[in-house]
Amino acid sequence: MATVLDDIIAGVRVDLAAREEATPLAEVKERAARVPSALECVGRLKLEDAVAVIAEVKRSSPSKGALANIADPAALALEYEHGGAAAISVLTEQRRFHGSLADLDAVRAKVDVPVLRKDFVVTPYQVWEARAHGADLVLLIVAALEQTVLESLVERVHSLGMTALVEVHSTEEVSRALDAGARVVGVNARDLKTLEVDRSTFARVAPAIPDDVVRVAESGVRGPHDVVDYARSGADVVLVGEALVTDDAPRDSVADLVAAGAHPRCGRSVTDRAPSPEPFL
Ligand SMILES: O=C(O)c1ccccc1NCC(=O)[C@H](O)[C@H](O)COP(=O)(O)O
Repeated sequence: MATVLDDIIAGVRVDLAAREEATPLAEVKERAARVPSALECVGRLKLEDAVAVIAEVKRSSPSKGALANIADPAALALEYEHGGAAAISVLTEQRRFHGSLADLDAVRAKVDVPVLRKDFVVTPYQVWEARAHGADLVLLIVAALEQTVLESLVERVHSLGMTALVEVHSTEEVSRALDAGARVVGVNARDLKTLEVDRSTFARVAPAIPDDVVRVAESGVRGPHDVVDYARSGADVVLVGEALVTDDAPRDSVADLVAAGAHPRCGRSVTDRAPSPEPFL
């Protein structure tokens, strides 16, 4: 039986075929050659003693439907940046998330921090597109890709100067991500088959990610307490969408998440994961 992820990717492939028809790869490559080089990301995401926040521009989702009417994604991204976000994630998938490459262009033109193309990337064409539209990071989902394809896409992302954020859901997928050359690994708490969020996934999977790799906790952050929990489980980065796009004061909310991640009691360590008896706030 087809999963939600299979359905999403089927739609992505149809839309991709239309874009490939309209804009041949050679043109995309020409555009990619004209945009400024991608920003270095690993150092910006793996901070000495704080958790970095990637703030997401997300209009809609398969799990929740419409989330926010984001008329000006660049303005929202700038609020995130002013709140202290280390990077901005832009969902470019159209059918289920109502995003676009135009959103990526708008955000890229407005902010100075790295920008992630968050989509269901299955071909090199989409990686070239990401670069042509100014992305610094590209999401690659292990569960969506055969190992040889994953390896070639990671290699393509890195060869274009960008950084692959390789998404996993299990320790087995961590091995695949590392074998493919990932330097940034995201553990998504949202099961892409059932869409259920289980925040404990990160604590189970993160110990399989080596210290020199950036560990990203994706999905399910409701507020500062979740940042602290993810930090205690060893997260270097949290990626937050819904909680920020549904908030009236996204700049302040990002600042609160950043402050929570900088809190000395976070005690980030994958080997020291016992929950603290003290409440955070
Ligand atoms: O958000 C969904 O419903 C979803 C469904 C299927 C595939 C991917 C999905 N989301 C992409 C993401 O990974 C999240 O947008 C991101 O991690 C932020 O999550 P959240 O803070 O829970 O909005």
